[in-house]
Amino acid sequence: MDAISHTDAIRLLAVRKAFGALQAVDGVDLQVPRGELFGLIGHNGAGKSTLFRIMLGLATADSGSVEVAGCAVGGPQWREARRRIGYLPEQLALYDNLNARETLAFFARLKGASTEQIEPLLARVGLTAAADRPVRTYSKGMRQRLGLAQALLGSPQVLFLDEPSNGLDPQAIREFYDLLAELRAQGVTVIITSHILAELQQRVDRLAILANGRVVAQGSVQALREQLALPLEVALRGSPALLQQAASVAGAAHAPRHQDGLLHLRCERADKMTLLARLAPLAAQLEDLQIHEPSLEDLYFGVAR
Ligand SMILES: Nc1ncnc2c1ncn2[C@@H]1O[C@H](COP(=O)(O)OP(=O)(O)OP(=O)(O)O)[C@@H](O)[C@H]1O
Repeated sequence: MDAISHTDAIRLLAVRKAFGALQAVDGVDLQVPRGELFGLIGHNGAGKSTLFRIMLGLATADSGSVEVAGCAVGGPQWREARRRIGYLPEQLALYDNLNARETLAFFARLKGASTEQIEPLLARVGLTAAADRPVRTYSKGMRQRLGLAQALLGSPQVLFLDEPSNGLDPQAIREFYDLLAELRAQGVTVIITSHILAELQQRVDRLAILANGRVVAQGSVQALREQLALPLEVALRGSPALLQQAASVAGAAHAPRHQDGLLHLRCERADKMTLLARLAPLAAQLEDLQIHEPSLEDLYFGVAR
């Protein structure tokens, strides 16, 4: 049996891959439901690209099971399933003498995709005006947008994007994620790697943190916050005397720290309401109170060190 009828776009079970003595992927389980925007993060050499290559059938796992787009990777129906998958590698090789239109025509031929998509895709990534210029005259961000257009040829159901926002300016990053949100709304599953954690934090449905070839945490950002139980930070603004009073009300266990006119308190998630109740008598005199959840970067350093 090759065609698989569950609703996961990706299913990996106990996947392993070694390069000589190096265990690059070391027993990875991963399930990504259809239509999810899923982030894969990890340090340099954690195994992200290798895992991508295994899921794309470009590298073979030593053991474990790998299913993508409802098909066993490398199985008898894989060639057909591969057409439903788009890929933007970390470093896409482009022919500098071709222009954007010719580049997409080239990739469309390789992929067996219709060339009718070329003009709409150029418009979608904002390259219509530059489409006749050779790629060698493109900025890094323009090359990256052309790479994304190439990945979208054939209207893929599953899209693998390896560091796709690399080289994009803030405006282009925003447009890029808007485009991913549109694709996701159409039911496309997107797997994305990035080292810019703040960028992923607000945008992914779920993510996996990879360290030394292993998934060390997996879930939504909020679920990871709860699983990892990292402390929150409560920041208070008010007069110096009031902040002094708040620090002593909170007590040393909350590690009070004065910085930039604010009092910062560390607070275990389970103690949040108790701390707020203790501070409540001072509330009318406080100018501001903010509660900061741990960032994705905090979560990452909590597990991937
Ligand atoms: N073809 C190969 N031959 C030998 N070792 C390899 C090969 N490909 C990857 N590796 C090694 O496997 C490990 C995982 O590499 P991989 O490129 O998957 O990491 P990554 O998480 O994508 O890193 P980065 O964030 O730097 O892109 C690294 O130690 C790397 O040197």
